[in-house]
Amino acid sequence: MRDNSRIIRPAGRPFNGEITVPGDKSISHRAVMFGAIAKGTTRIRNFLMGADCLSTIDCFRRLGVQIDVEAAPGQVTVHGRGLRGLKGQQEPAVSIVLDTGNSGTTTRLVSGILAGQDFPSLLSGDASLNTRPMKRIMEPLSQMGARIRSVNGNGCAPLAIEPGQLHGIHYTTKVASAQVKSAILLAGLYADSPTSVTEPALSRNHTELMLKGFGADVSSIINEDGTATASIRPCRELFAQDIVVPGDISSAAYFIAAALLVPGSSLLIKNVGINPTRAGFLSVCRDMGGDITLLNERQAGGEPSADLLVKHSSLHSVTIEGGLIPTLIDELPMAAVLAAFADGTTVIRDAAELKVKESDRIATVTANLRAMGCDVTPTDDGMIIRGGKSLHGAVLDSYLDHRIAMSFAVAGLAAGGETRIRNANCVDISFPGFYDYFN
Ligand SMILES: O=C(O)C1=C[C@@H](OP(=O)(O)O)[C@@H](O)[C@H](O)C1
Ligand SMILES: C=C(OP(=O)(O)O)C(=O)O
Repeated sequence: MRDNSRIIRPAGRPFNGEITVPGDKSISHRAVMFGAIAKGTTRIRNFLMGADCLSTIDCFRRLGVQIDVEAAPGQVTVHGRGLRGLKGQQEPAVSIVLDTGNSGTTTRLVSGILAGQDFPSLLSGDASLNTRPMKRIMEPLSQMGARIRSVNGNGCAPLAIEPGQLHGIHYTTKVASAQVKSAILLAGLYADSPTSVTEPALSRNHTELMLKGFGADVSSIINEDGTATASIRPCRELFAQDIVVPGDISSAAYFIAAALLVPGSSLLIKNVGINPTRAGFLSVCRDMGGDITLLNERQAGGEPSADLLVKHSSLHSVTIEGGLIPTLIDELPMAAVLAAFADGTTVIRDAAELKVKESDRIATVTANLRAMGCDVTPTDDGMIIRGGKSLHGAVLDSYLDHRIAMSFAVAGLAAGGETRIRNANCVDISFPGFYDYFN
């Protein structure tokens, strides 16, 4: 079997200079999805060619959409088929089978779209994806009139979706999840009356921003009690857009952390998306004492971006909780590693969602931090990290979770001795070429 381990050695020199990181995963997924169901040709620049986004392209190609991956890096052209132009199997009773790979975003958002089609479909992913909870979308979509069922009756994919007449609902979600919100809003495009979703705190709002650009009648408000409501009206058509995808702040997080941890570093990370619903990692790093300056702030398609100048800093502990959690949910493994190197005790709470990602990230972060000598206690909704002790290199596993592999590659830079990360290639899910950047 091919050795899929990576050895990480302590950084011998500072992280200096200028880099760009690949395009934002969430925005890349949405650009293809909305382009596919819009009228006209959507041109995407700086698309993320990560495995998850390629799963989205693959699904829509199977649904009859021509999608050209151009020779110029990151350029993708989507020849939209209109809101009601997706194609199922020729035999109307036979389901079209879509492979969503490792991608929760693909599975949940595409389910919202498929609920509104007049053909049956079956969505299934890899072993990890097929253990992730799907009741959270099945329940609201069913309330809207969708006929969606977990084939194995365990609330997970494979999901079978039959044609159904959709109507608008108001739905209150238990967790702040952009995937759940987006699945409902996308189904709402096909409903016969308006749909709205209230979530306990605002989750990433790329769907709302981009759908507006495509011509949908969508609005959102923050309520007085801190909950957030997004609403959408049924739609006759969406219209193609040109989308420029900003760099992914979730990918930038590894290099922000590396520059903060490695003495003497001064790193400029150019063109990073800083949408406030995604930028919690920046505020947490700054609260820890991290020296991060935003330069050249600008907007494209409603999405703000900036260049980030990050300098080595001595870090101290923080508490990460509440409404901040959805704004850095994917960066929490990296934040936990930073906390291990920071003075004092960091508490992460209100983050039970970590348990239902590509791995149980409370368990996998705890296991790897402990292997490196960190004193960490997992809790039901987060962890308590007693930082400030020097960590040592160790043999770690990614648990086939890209975020775990990358977070602990950074840990390996700042620890003493050699770190081996097993199953390291899973970084391709969101950051192809990640290790080349390190080298
Ligand atoms: O909508 C999205 O693009 C995403 C939403 C988040 O998931 P949840 O909606 O489950 O929180 C995040 O973890 C995932 O990486 C991408
Ligand atoms: C949770 C993630 O993605 P998804 O839910 O799309 O699989 C992630 O990228 O960290």
